[in-house]
Amino acid sequence: MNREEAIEQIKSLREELEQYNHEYHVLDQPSVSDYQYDMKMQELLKLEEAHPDLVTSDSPSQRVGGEPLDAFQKVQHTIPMLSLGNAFNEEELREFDRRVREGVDEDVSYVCELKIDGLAISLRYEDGVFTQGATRGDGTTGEDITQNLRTINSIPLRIKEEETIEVRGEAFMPHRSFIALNEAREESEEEPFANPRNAAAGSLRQLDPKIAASRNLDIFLYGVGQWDAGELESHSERLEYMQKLGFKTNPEWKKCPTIEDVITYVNTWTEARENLNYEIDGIVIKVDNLDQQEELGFTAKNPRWAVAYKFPAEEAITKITDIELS
Ligand SMILES: NC(=O)c1cnc(OC2CCCC2)nc1N
Repeated sequence: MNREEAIEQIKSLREELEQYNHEYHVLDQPSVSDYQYDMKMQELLKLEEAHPDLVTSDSPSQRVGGEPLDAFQKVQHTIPMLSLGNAFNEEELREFDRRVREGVDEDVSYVCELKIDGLAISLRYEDGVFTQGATRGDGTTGEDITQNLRTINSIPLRIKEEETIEVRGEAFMPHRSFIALNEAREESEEEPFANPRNAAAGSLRQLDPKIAASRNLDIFLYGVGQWDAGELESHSERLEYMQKLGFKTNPEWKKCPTIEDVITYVNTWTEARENLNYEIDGIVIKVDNLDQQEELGFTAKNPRWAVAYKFPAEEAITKITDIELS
């Protein structure tokens, strides 16, 4: 095979592997077997080995990066990563609704999302290529954990448009990965992790990306940071657009026009959360219209246009260990 043919073959293998990866890890609808995927990956690895100058950072072969880091670099978030104010009961949700309606004179509609109990992260893409990923940190300064985030298969190394965009979401450890990890740690007489959130945080703070890669982490994206081209009008449109770009968004988000709809959604998921294969610690309620979000603005710490309803604390750990691994 001459160089021109190799360039073409590498390009087509990458597109094929990216599609298979998206189907398996983002859509959970694989169209080929693991064996077929592995064969294609072997073909790509062989071609890249023969033509090392053709390897680029967005190649599907480049997920598990280089050598362990000595330390993480600091990252300044262009747009602060805010924390949410809390509501602990129905009355506080209605109070939130009253305050919102006082702040905007026209009608308000909400979006409800499951509050994933993981680690808040920010992903930066330049001309459609994943260039940097960081922890929330203190909201203004986070840690650059790009190498570790690249190992999360549901994070695309390249998105479907050549957008320069920053998206925010929650990295987490699914229950199955958590139970398997703690079993392995007990085998090797290491301290088990108390909960999936600590396990996810501990995994992403590993300086060796090979360890992070072994932890089977996942992610749901739920917001945007810096995005100059953004001209959508609502948060729900943003979620739909992010999904179109190839990002994994949580399938359970829902438009809830009134606070009654919000309360119904909260009550539904207070019960149904035990059927999920990941931890949630509440529900996030957001004003859907972006102009109204802007009008409402922020307090010193939190947005006035969003609130986190927190589930009553429970023995979450017993819930997880009760799961029968089918
Ligand atoms: N843990 C979650 O699932 C989650 C956290 N935060 C947000 O939105 C915040 C972010 C900044 C203002 C609203 N949404 C979520 N779904």
